[in-house]
Amino acid sequence: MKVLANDGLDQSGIDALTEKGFEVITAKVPQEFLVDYINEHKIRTLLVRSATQVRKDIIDGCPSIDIIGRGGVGMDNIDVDYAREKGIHVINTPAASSESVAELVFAHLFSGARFLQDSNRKMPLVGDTEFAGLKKAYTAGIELRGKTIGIIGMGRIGQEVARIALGLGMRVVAADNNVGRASIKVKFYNNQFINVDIETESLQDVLKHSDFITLHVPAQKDGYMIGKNEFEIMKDGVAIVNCSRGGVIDERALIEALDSGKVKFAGLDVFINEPTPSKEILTHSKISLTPHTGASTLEAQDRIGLSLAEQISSILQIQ
Ligand SMILES: O=C(O)[C@H](O)COP(=O)(O)O
Repeated sequence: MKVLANDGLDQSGIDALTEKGFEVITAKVPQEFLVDYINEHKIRTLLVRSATQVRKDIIDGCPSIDIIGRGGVGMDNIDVDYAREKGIHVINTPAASSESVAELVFAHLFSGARFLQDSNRKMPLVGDTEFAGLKKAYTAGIELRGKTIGIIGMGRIGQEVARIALGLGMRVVAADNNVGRASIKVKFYNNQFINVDIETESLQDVLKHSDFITLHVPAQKDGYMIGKNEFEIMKDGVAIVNCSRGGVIDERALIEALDSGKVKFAGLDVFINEPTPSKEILTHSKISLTPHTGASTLEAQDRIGLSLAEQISSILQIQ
């Protein structure tokens, strides 16, 4: 049984599948050749991350496919309902990468709070005489401890962000249309833990009261969730991080808010145009950037590989 992992698969997944008798192919087949490749190699399971698009053309054109697996959370690159209507199993790994995404949120927050994105760009270019000037430019750093973080979307990742924020001594406020109260267990290295209940509030209240805002919502179908009006409601000097999906924030409105000083800094892992974000976004001194790497840690990919292998074996009833 052949598995095509078109956006790659961690060795943990390759080993677990190979052990069960699968042949795992990790060729990166360009989108336009995918239908032919799948048919020619009689692929039964197609695994993707977010790059490969699994639309109707693939689903209709490849009758050999039994399973479509998303190594990750968001399935906006897959026509999930259509595939399921056709009797194809569609799976993902919703729990495997929460910690990694949440840690990246804080990487962006600490980066922006201390101007790392700007100093990383400028320091290699300055001479001795400009060093002091640069140091002066970075004197207004801020601490996270004691500040309020607003988490929009209290699913697994949002809750993981809350866990870290509570550990750092931050106040947590949250908005979520589906979660009324989240019970967050913060576990310490010595296995002691505390439980903190967080009641969600309206989006407006969270925008109004947060020093830092982080977004953990799916791709938006009906326009931007955060645009000009939402930036206006926020505190002056707020910071915002988006490690969810491009298009949740209106990038034009974000640039304006950064330029006016309304927003102190932003951290972006996702963009309206991937893989080619706008030059304005890429070169802005107040934006910390990562190329959609929220789930790209050794640990998350290991868990993703194992989870996919387990689910595939269970669907196909292979012991
Ligand atoms: O939805 C996800 O799991 C993340 O956006 C990660 O996407 P990736 O697997 O393409 O890195």
